[in-house]
Amino acid sequence: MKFTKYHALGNDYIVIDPTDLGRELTENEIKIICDRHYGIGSDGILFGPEASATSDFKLRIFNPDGGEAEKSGNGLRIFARYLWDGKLVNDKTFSIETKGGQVQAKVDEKGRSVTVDMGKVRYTHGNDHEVAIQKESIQLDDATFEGYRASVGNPHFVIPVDHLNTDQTYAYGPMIEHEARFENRTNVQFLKVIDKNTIQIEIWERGAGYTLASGSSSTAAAAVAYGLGLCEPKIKVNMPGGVINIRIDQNMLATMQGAVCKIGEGSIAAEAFL
Ligand SMILES: N[C@@H](CCC[C@H](N)C(=O)O)C(=O)O
Repeated sequence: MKFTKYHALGNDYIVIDPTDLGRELTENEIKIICDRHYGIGSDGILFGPEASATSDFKLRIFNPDGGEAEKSGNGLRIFARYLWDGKLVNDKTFSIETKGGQVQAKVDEKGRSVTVDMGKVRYTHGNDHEVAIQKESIQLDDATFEGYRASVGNPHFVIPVDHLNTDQTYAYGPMIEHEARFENRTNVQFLKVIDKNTIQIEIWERGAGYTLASGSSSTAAAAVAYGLGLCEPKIKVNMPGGVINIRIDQNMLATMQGAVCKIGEGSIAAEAFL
């Protein structure tokens, strides 16, 4: 099975081209490919390009647990770079269909920087359009967290804190991801506001666990900081893996820019799946 691997600030993805594979991936294959011991290892799989009736390309995104995500910011930026590497796009803007809506993407700086218009950020996990930002309290066995829902197609729960702590992310991220109120589970971000144009986040991704960076998490956390009046529309998001730049317009449409790096390509032996 042919693959190409990239990372966006340490958030690593494997691209599998459906044309090369000639069929769907099974859940077991997804889990093995993403496994860091039994497979290649990644925070997810980008299955594309597929033909789209509405956009230039279609992308499907899989988490390492075998589930399908509606959207991935870094996944989209990496996929845009993959298309650019394959000369399927140039330096002009193009569109990509995802389960979580259509986005526009543009590759710059000889492939090293990719900008994606992520679509509208909403302060809900549902389909209702105009929902005001709303505080929710989550009571766990030994801790209580107050946070805010946001969605850019995939669900996020953003928790403002005074201090970030990686141990806290590992300890409570999975509990909040699986908290009963979240019908489709949730991605989790702990958010520290640094100043009006800078935030820092720790991320626990649905179906993937602790990650060094996340594009949709950056967008959701920036939108919550903005919605609470703590930040201006142009926000630099610091994560353990690096920085993503987010801009939110007056209609809550978010644009995300950051670095992408190609790691390499190869093929996975059939016996890895036995
Ligand atoms: N790394 C991603 C998010 C990937 C999808 C996420 N795990 C989910 O299930 O929604 C990003 O950069 O946005």
